[in-house]
Amino acid sequence: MSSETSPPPAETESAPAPDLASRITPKETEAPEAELETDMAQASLDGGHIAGLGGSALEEPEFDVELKLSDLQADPNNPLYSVKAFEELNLSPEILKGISQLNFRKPSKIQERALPLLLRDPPTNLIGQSQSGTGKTAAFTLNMLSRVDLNLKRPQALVLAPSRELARQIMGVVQAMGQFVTGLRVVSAVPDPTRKGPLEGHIVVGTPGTVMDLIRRRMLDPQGLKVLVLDEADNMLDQQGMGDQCKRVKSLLPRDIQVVLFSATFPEAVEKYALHFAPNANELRLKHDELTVEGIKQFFFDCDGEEHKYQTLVRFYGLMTIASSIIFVKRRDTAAEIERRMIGDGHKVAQLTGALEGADRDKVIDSFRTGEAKVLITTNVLSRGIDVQSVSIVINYDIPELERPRGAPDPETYLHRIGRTGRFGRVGVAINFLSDAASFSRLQSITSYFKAEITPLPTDDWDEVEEQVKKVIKSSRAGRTTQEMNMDGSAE
Ligand SMILES: Nc1ncnc2c1ncn2[C@@H]1O[C@H](COP(=O)(O)OP(=O)(O)OP(=O)(O)O)[C@@H](O)[C@H]1O
Repeated sequence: MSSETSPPPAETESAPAPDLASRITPKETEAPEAELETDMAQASLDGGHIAGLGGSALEEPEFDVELKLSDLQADPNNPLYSVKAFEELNLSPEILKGISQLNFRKPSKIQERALPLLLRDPPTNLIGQSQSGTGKTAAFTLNMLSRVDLNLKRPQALVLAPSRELARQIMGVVQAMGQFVTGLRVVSAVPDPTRKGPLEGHIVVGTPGTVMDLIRRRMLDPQGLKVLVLDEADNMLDQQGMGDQCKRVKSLLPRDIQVVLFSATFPEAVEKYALHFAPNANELRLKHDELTVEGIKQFFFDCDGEEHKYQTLVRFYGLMTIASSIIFVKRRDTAAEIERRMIGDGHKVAQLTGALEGADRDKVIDSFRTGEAKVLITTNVLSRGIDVQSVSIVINYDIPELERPRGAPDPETYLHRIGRTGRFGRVGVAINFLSDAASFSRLQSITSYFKAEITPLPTDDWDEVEEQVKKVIKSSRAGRTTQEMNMDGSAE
């Protein structure tokens, strides 16, 4: 099965998305069942602005850089801000030990707000939105770890993710956070031709097609499931994408299951499906102009056609020594072609698309995570969720566009793609490559939708390009906060 993501439903330039926060009233439910009465309460997330994390912060001496994450977490306007400690969130000592082992000092805003709603009994559904790289995975993972009963030897929590790579990554996070929970078993449900026998584990993480298949073949017992999480939920519920598969999976699960939906984006067209899928959910939502991560500086190159675009790309890579970077293209054949040409031009690059076999995909992503491969060329298959902290540059070689209406701008995919850098308070650079009027207007409508600032880079003054980019990422070290993670979420 190919787990390549498909774009969310159309949003056109002429129909600007309405202000999400004004339409959604956050609520908390006290009801014993998801379908029952709700009690209105304020639970919305504030917008996130990374104060003091512009390029200028990077000019500061190293000891100032070292203070950065704790500064960000002390700023009420920042998505990483919290008032509580993990110790105040009602987690078991084993789970707290896992958190501390990962070097997480304080929860982020989404973690602090989502966890009390998720952990409340009787369980209630949740729709949670927060900017890319703000720790949604830990939020739903801590809920699952808290809810599984290790005495019961059957699957109790299921996470569905849109790609094999993301499912493997989430599994790695659950294992890392649950490393002190004695006896915990986490299993993956992604295509695996070597799989024999039923899936035996407390927590299952997989892609919807494979999960469906395993349930049908009675290799996955759904009857003991208490929690269902859809990561990248807007993408998963998209009717042009995996919406039907997810609905079918849910129809096979216990009716009173706690449904948890997380994403950085919830476009209007998917919203009614989300509410239908997670009835009476508590909601933590953001406005679309609060979604951009300010640590990510956005640029564009205005090129003269496709060949100039490629020449600009290789010129750029000739200029910069970059920690790790991802180049997003629209089509699989473009990914293969650019890989071939860049290798021919002396660059070390790898590509990953849905055209590869599962085992080969695993090899490529693993070598990217370890830093062995530093430049990854890919399609939208990796646009969401992938967390590799060393990524300091994201390139949109093709500006994201929708399938329907064909060629319309795709702001959600744009946001997810650029969100592969600038994770959890880090800084990063997103560079868009334009080749014609259509790509120009697509980018323009995306940036105005998010009210994002975007800066042109010259294609004929490489000193200037270098200076502009280095202002943001002075070195690979500058892209990091000192709260070095000893986990990269990889599935090893
Ligand atoms: N409380 C915390 N303290 C420090 N680091 C954290 C904390 N929570 C999460 N992180 C780290 O932040 C990074 C981003 O987290 P995560 O991948 O869960 O983001 P996300 O919100 O799911 O992003 P996306 O929308 O792109 O999927 C990870 O490397 C994770 O280890």
